[in-house]
Amino acid sequence: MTGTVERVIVAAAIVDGGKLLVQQRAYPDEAAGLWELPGGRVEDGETEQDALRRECSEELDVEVTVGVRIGDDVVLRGGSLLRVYAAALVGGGVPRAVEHKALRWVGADEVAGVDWLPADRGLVPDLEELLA
Ligand SMILES: Nc1nc2c([nH]c(=O)n2[C@H]2C[C@H](O)[C@@H](COP(=O)(O)OP(=O)(O)OP(=O)(O)O)O2)c(=O)[nH]1
Repeated sequence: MTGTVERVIVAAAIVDGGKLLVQQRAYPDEAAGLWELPGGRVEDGETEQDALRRECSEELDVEVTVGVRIGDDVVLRGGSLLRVYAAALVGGGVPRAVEHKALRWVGADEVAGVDWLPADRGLVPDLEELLA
């Protein structure tokens, strides 16, 4: 053990009506226009579930419940870990793109065709399975 603390980026696979919510990044330049799952860094003192609920509130203006882990952790450039959880909308909320360029709901047959951030591409089979 080196004692290194990995930063965890949590992301939500929000499924509603059999479709997955994906969002299009507006920044930075190299990621702008590419698609990702809602989420972000886990802050000090937060659980991963807390972080997902906070990020979905900030980015989408909705409340979510957090479910099971999806797929394996993906190591990002810089050593952070991307960790995905299934999630569901609660309270009849309708997501809106607060910080992103666009939102889109995709079906199982559309997941592979999304112009994902590089790290997310390996998660496609797991996301397809979640939607199946
Ligand atoms: N949210 C999210 N981030 C992802 C995904 N795939 C992926 O490589 N990332 C990367 C992009 C960023 O380098 C990092 C998360 O950045 P972020 O901008 O969403 O998180 P944040 O709000 O906590 O960060 P910050 O801009 O406030 O520093 O993880 C994904 O599917 N969802």
